[in-house]
Amino acid sequence: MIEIKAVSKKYDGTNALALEEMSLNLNSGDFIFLVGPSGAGKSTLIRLMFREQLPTKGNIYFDKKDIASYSQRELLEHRRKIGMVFQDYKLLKQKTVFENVAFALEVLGRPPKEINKKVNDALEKVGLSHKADKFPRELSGGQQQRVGIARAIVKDPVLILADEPTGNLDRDNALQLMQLFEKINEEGTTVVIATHAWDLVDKMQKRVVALSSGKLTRDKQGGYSHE
Ligand SMILES: Nc1ncnc2c1ncn2[C@@H]1O[C@H](COP(=O)(O)OP(=O)(O)OP(=O)(O)O)[C@@H](O)[C@H]1O
Repeated sequence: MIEIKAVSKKYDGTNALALEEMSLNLNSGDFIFLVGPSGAGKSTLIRLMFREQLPTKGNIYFDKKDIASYSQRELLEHRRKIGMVFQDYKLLKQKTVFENVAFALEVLGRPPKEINKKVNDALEKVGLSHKADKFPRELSGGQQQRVGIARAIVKDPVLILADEPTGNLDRDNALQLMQLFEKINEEGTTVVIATHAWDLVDKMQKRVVALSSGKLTRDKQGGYSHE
C-alpha cells in the first residue's frame, strides 16, 4: 500500500536529518507500531505519509504512485483515504460530538443524509452513540479520543495514522483504545500507531517498526522487548 524508499528528511534551519535513508513497506491490512525514543523520527514519518511534508530525498509511493507528484485533486483524495488521530485529540470545543465527527464529511461536501448515517455508525462503533449531543469538555480523555477515532473512521479510510494516541490516557483507557484500533484493523483498515507505550506494544503482539536517530533499527512481528 505504501512504499517508502530511501527517504531522508531535513527540516529547514536544522543540520541533523530527522529521517535518514529510511525504507519501509506497509502492506494493506497491516497493524504497525512505530516505536523509538523521542526525536527518533516517528512523527516525521507520519507527516510524510500524510503528505503534510515532502521528503528531502527519496520517494514515497501510495498504491504505486509517487505522492510527491500528486495534483491538487489527488492530494485531497489521498488525505480522504487517511484518517489521522492525534495525542491531543484536536476536537473542536464549540461543536458537539456529533458535529465534530460530521465536520470531517462536511468538508468533503457529502450530502446531509449520508453524513447523518455515517456519523451515527461511527459513533456506534466507538461506543459513544449516547454522547452524540455532548461537548468535548463533558467527556473523559478516553471518550474524547474515541471521538477522534470516530472522526477518522467516518471517512471510510484505508489507512489510519495515529501519533501517540494514548499519550494522555491512563493504562486502562489506553488499552481499550488499542483494542478499538485492533477491531478497526480487523475490519480491513490498515493501522499505524506511533507510541511510547511499550507495555501495550508488548501486549498487542503486532508488527513493530523501531526507529532510532532517523534510521530503521528493527521491523519484526511480536512485542517490543521479546526478540
Ligand atoms: N518542524 C520541525 N522543524 C525542525 N526540526 C524538527 C521539526 N519537527 C521535528 N524536528 C526534528 O526532527 C527530529 C525527529 O522528530 P520527530 O518529531 O519526528 O520525532 P519523534 O520520534 O516523533 O519524537 P517524539 O516521540 O518526541 O514525538 C528531531 O530531532 C526533531 O527535533
